[in-house]
Amino acid sequence: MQERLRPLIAGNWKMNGTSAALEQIARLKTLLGEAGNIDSDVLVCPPATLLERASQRAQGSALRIGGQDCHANPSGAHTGDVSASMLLDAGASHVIVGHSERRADHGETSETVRAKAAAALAAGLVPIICVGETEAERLAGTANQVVGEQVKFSLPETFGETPIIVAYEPVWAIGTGRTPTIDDIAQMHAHMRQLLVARFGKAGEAALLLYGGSVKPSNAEEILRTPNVNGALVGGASLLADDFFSIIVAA
Ligand SMILES: O=C(CO)COP(=O)(O)O
Repeated sequence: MQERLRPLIAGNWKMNGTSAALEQIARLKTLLGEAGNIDSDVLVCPPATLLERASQRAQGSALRIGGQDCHANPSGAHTGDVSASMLLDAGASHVIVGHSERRADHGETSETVRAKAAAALAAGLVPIICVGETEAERLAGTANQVVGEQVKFSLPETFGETPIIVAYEPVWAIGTGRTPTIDDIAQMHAHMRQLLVARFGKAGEAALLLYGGSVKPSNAEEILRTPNVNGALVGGASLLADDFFSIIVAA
């Protein structure tokens, strides 16, 4: 395990993009090439239909490609699902698991998410494990407890040599243009760090804690400067390469 991992700026395209969107991958590759030294790792998670072509387009650059979800089983009778090894085979290095949209739309529990993260690790992918409270939970004052339990139950027992990556995405900040205060982000990330260090020791100290939810070129610098924020998981603002690149530069 490396002592210090580079920050990670990850884009989640969600269910957006057909072939034409591959131009954004090409544009991002150009921007990254022109910029030269970038201090962060950069990842784009396109829909599964674009994954293989996106990874071909990204070749020869530092840009990495990831999946948005994977099944907990390595193969079998799971119509419509994609396994971690299929993502790897298509060129992915990472996979998002436990996004709140999947927890809400597909009834995924933290136990499901943990199984998916374990499947990703077994296949050789780096899981990005998402957690975050709803607005009602924040208003009720239970955000710490909810996120603490998600962290506790969504993470596998061991990550081996693979970096631990947890993305804190308050559900109410996703796609709304609203973000927590910097103090609230700092507080939650410190809370998660404490839990990870208590459980994983040095690997917890080195874990990458990403913030996600309405990250934009205009707020990225301030958010990314917050203690214990080691990167961002960006939705809407990752769809256009130029916007996403502004966030990468802010990091
Ligand atoms: O859900 C997100 C990334 O996974 C965040 O989405 P937005 O950046 O569009 O708020």
